[in-house]
Amino acid sequence: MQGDVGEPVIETEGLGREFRVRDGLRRRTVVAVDGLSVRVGAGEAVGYIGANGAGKSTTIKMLVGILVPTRGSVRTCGLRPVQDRRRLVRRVGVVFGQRSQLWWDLPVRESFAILASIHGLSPDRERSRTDELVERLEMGAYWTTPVRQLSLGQRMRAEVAAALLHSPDLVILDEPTIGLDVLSKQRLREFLVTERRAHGTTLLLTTHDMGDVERLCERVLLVDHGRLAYEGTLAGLSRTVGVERVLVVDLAEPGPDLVTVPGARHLGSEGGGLRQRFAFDAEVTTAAKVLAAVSEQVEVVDLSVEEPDVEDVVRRVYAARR
Ligand SMILES: Nc1ncnc2c1ncn2[C@@H]1O[C@H](COP(=O)(O)OP(=O)(O)OP(=O)(O)O)[C@@H](O)[C@H]1O
Repeated sequence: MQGDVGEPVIETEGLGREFRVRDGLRRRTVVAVDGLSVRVGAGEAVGYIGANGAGKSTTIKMLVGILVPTRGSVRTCGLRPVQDRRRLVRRVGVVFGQRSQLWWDLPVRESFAILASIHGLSPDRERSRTDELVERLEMGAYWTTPVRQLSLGQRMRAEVAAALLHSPDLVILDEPTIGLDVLSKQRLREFLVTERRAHGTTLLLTTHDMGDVERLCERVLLVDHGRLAYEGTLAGLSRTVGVERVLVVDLAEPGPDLVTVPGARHLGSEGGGLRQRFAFDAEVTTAAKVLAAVSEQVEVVDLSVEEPDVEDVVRRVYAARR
């Protein structure tokens, strides 16, 4: 396996987890993770992607000791997650996007005070780290607001800050940007990039948003039915399956479909041609070049670029394997 950068922070060998589930009157076995062998080195940022039900959350739960593997071995920060869970908690920060680790009825500030005490931070350390996180994640405006009154974007920033409060070696983020607007996503990504740069934090991230992977991860692990289906760079993954981006342009006037734009494929139009969509391969051309070619033919008044969806990439990889 890869992950040559420094000591492994995550190391699994033949890791597996099965569940016995009731299926009508019968019981059957679901293999959620099926012999996974991966290595993530210190300081790496790795995207852990796969379709719904591929086994990502189950893997994460085994990495942090919430679930016991049914086979294989796992070491996180050199520790055995289940047996050494108390020690591991000090070394790892986890955010499950769908679940909160903050106290719903308490002001954000109090949740942080509790977490600081759980992690045994000294008063000085608590103050300096909290100040740093409040400033960098712009939490000042809602620092004294009860968690239940926060917007999703505010809550996610607080969740990530809470996971990072004790400066863990490894941060695991499960869908940290799900449901966030563009600006909130961008802020969170920028923060994570800076945080990693400053502290050399290792990052494992699951997401359905290719933009997250692109901006935050150097390497991708893709799972299919609990097995590793791809391991390498995102560019390599895109090359393997030919991932396309989409440029959406709004024109000043409705017009015919622009089917002869060099480097782009016309995908369709709406509003009698007022909005047109073009697919292009980012390895071959750029959104700017496609836009320039479109602008030679018509007047463009607005535009956006759609990131490829992880689900789409995953589907293509799966299809290529079958
Ligand atoms: N506690 C459980 N009991 C029974 N089956 C489970 C349990 N947890 C997960 N599974 C099953 O294991 C498989 C993998 O689930 P898992 O949640 O790990 O996938 P995932 O990749 O995280 O999916 P998603 O992207 O939807 O979160 C699925 O078929 C799921 O139904």
